[in-house]
Amino acid sequence: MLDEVADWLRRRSWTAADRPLPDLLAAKQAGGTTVSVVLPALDEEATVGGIVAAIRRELMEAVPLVDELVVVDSGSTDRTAQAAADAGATVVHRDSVLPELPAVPGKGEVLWRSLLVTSGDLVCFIDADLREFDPAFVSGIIGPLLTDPDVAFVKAMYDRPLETDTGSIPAGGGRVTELVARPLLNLYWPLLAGFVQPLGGEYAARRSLLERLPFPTGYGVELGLLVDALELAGLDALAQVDVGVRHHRHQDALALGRMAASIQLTALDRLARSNRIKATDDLATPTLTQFTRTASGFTPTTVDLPTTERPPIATLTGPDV
Ligand SMILES: O=c1ccn([C@@H]2O[C@H](COP(=O)(O)OP(=O)(O)O[C@H]3O[C@H](CO)[C@@H](O)[C@H](O)[C@H]3O)[C@@H](O)[C@H]2O)c(=O)[nH]1
Ligand SMILES: O=C(O)[C@H](O)COP(=O)(O)O
Repeated sequence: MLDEVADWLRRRSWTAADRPLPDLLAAKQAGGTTVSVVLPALDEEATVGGIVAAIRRELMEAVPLVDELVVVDSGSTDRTAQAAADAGATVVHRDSVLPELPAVPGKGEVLWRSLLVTSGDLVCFIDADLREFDPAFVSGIIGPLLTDPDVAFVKAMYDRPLETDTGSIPAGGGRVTELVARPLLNLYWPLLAGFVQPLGGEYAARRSLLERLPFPTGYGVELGLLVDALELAGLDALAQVDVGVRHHRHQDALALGRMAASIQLTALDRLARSNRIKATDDLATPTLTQFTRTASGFTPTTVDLPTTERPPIATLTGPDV
C-alpha cells in the first residue's frame, strides 16, 4: 500500500457513530444543505418498500435530515413501483426522464437519469435490494459531506456476509469486488486501494461533483465514478464510512460474470482514454459468451456488454445528447 493511502485511511475513514445525528442536523441547517436519496430499482418489490419506509420514518419524519426520497424504476415488471409509492417514495420511471433520449438497460443509466429529477445539494444512492436495512447507511455517508467542505464523495463500507439457503459465510460476499475490482484498482489506480467496498451501491456525493462525471450505463458505474472522481477531485475529496453489516440479494455466478465483464470494460475504457493502454476495435462491440448445461451438452449464450456512457450532466445542452 502506498504511504499516501495509509495516510488517507487514517484521515478519511470514519464510522457512522463518529457524527451523531444532532451534529448532522445542526450542520445541515447551518449550511442550508439539501439532501436527496435515490434508490435505483429493478424488480425489487420484496425489499424496496422496507428501505423507503425506514428512511421516511427515521430521517424525514423523526428528523429533517433527508429532503427528497426518489425510487427510479429501471423497467421493473413486478410491483416495485407500487411498493415504493405505498411506502412513501416519489417514484419515477426511467422512460419518463429525458424521454427524447431512449433509455438503455442498466443501473448506471437510472443513476444518471436520477440527477435530472432530484434537486438536493447532496445525492445519496442506496441499492433497493438491501435486507435488514439500517437508516445509518444514509446518515453515515452523508455525515462527512455535511460537516467537512473538503469531502465530496463518500462510500459506505461494511461487513458482507454471503447468505445462502444453507447458511451464511461471514466475509464471503463481495465476490466481484474481491476477484475483479480490487485487483484492478490496486494494479492501475493504487491510490484507490484504501476503499473497503469500491463497488458498494451505497454512496453519497456533492451534486456539483456528480454532474461533472460521465456515467457508464451498466454495472461499471461504481468503478467508473470512483476512478473519475479521483481524477477530478483528488484522493483527499474521497472518504469512506463504516455503517455496519450489509445484507442483500445475491446473484448467481453467470450474472456476476456479466457484471465482472462490464466492470473490466469500464476500467479498460478509462485506461485507453488516458493512453495507458492502446484502444482496440475489439472494445467497440464487446460480447461475453457463457455456457449452461442442457440435454445436448453445454449450450453457449452470447450477450453484448454495455458500452454506452452518459456524458456529465453539466455538459448537456439539448435533446441530442
Ligand atoms: O439494470 C439494473 C440493474 C440493477 N438495478 C438496481 O441496482 C441495485 C444494485 O443491483 P444488484 O443487481 O443488486 O447489484 P449487486 O449484485 O448487489 O452488485 C454490486 O456491485 C455492482 C457493481 O458495482 C453495484 O452496481 C451494486 O450496487 C453492488 O451492490 C438494485 O437496487 C437493483 O434493483 C437497476 O436499477 N437496474
Ligand atoms: O459487489 C460485488 O462484489 C458483487 O455484487 C457480488 O456481491 P456478493 O458476493 O455479495 O453477492
